[in-house]
Amino acid sequence: MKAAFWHERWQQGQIGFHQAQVNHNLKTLWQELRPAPEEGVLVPLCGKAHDMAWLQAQGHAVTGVELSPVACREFFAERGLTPAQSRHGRFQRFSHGRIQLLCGDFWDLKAADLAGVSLFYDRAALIALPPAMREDYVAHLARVLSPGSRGLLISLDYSDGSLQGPPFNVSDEEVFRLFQPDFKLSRLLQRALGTDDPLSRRGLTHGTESVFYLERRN
Ligand SMILES: C[S@@+](CC[C@H](N)C(=O)[O-])C[C@H]1O[C@@H](n2cnc3c(N)ncnc32)[C@H](O)[C@@H]1O
Repeated sequence: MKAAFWHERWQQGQIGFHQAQVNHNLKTLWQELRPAPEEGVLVPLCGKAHDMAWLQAQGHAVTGVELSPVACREFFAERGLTPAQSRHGRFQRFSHGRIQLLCGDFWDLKAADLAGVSLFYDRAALIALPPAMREDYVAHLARVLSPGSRGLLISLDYSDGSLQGPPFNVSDEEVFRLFQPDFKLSRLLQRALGTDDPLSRRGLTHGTESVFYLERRN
C-alpha cells in the first residue's frame, strides 16, 4: 500500500476503519498486559483512534505514529485541543498532554523515539498492510521496541476471499509465523464477526477476529 493511497483516504474522508468508540477488545483485554500507568504505549499506524485517549486516561503516555496529517489534526480538533507542533527528526510532532502523534512513516521510527515506552497496541495496523510489507513491519516493530515490551494485536482472519483488502486476511498461522522469531505470543480471544460488523456491508460473510498477547523477547 503506497502512502498516496492512505493520504487520499484521509483527504476524502473514506475512513471506514475508524471506530466511533473505544475498541471493545482494548477495554476488556488491556489488563492482560499487567500495565503500569508509568509505562508508555506505542500505537503504530494509529489513525485518529479514540483508543489513544482511553490509553491516556489509564495514565499512560501515548506515542502514535501516523502518515496522515489530516488524521493527526482531527484527533486533537475533535477533542477541542490545540496541539503543540514541532519537528522531530523526519516526523512532524503534534502533542498535547501525554499524547504525541508522530506524523510520518512508521519505518522512520527509531528506538530512541520510544524512551519510556514498554507497551504497544496494534489495531488495524498489521492487517492494513499487504502480505509483502508485513514481515518488514514486524521486523521494524521488533527493532524499535525494547526487550520485554508487551502488547496487544487485533487481527482479522477471513479465508473466503469475499473482501478486497485492506483490511487484509491474516490467518492466525501467519501471525505466529511473523511474530514468533522475536516475540512470545499467545491468543487471548477469537470470535466470529457478527452480521452487524461494518465489514459485512462490504461483503464479508465469514470472518474471525483474534486478539494476541505479544511480548518482545530478550
Ligand atoms: C486501517 S487504518 C487503522 C488506524 C487505527 N489503528 C485505527 O484503529 O483506527 C491504518 C492507518 O495507518 C496509516 N498508515 C499507513 N501506512 C503507514 C506508514 N507507513 N506509517 C504510518 N502510518 C501509516 C494510515 O494512514 C491509516 O490511518
